[in-house]
Amino acid sequence: MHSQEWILFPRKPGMTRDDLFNINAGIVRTLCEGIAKCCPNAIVNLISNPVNSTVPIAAEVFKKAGTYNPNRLLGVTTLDIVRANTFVAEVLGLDPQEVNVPVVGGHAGVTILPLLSQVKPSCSFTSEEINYLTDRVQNGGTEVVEAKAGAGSATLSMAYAAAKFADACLRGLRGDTNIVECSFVASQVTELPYFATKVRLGRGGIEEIFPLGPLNELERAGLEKAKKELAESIMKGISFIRK
Ligand SMILES: NC(=O)c1ccc[n+]([C@@H]2O[C@H](COP(=O)([O-])OP(=O)(O)OC[C@H]3O[C@@H](n4cnc5c(N)ncnc54)[C@H](O)[C@@H]3O)[C@@H](O)[C@H]2O)c1
Ligand SMILES: O=C(O)C[C@H](O)C(=O)O
Repeated sequence: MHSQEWILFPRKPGMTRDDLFNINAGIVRTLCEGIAKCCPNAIVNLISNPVNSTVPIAAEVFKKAGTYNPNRLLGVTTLDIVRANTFVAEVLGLDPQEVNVPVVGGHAGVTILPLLSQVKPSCSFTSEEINYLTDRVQNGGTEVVEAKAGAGSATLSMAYAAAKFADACLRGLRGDTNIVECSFVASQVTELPYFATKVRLGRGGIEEIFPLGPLNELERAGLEKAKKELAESIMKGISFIRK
């Protein structure tokens, strides 16, 4: 067995998702070169971390190969929404299936921005609840990494989120209407080239990218923090291929 086949690329306690960049960037590049050659029209759901950099890496590889279609490249952030729905439902005493929390930005720390002012069904939270929920959603992955104590990161919930997102893409492809999920995609919603917001999925992949909607003061401050970190992670991914 070659050494690279032993590479494990989820994180361990003390690591950030960005610490996976050096191992995973090259793997994602190689896999995307294969996609460009073998299935250039595929709708690519990219879940490998750091998603905030691997999606730009994939886009650059596809651009080089001449197969890039921004509507068919989607970073999977569904686990953040699954977590947000769960934690918010706990606070509200509801079933998570009845709750819908938009989570925008990206998929790491402060870039994970739950929009608690836009929760459906509409509700309000105390400032303690807002701090607790924001922190729990932003650090949900780290909570699991620490609990697994070296045995990797979230697996079952990741599989659930991946299946949920892939199913939504397939329903869109089939022509089902009103399939809306949050995803990290090429976007003009902010000044950044990639950003996660709600997108409508259809036969062509992404058919519509929704704006952020009204944000409160706290969310606007969270957005600024998120954009700062996202800009660096996106540029790191782009430079990895363009260097
Ligand atoms: N976006 C999310 O919500 C989310 C959630 C959980 C995990 N993740 C990420 O998903 C990735 C995988 O996590 P995991 O827990 O499944 O890891 P894992 O170690 O269980 O699985 C990794 C797999 O990649 C394979 N692999 C290793 N090197 C390879 C290479 N060079 N080419 C092709 N395949 C290779 C391994 O054989 C293994 O099957 C990590 O980057 C992790 O951070 C993302
Ligand atoms: O946190 C991780 O490293 C894995 C994944 O991104 C998660 O959110 O669980």
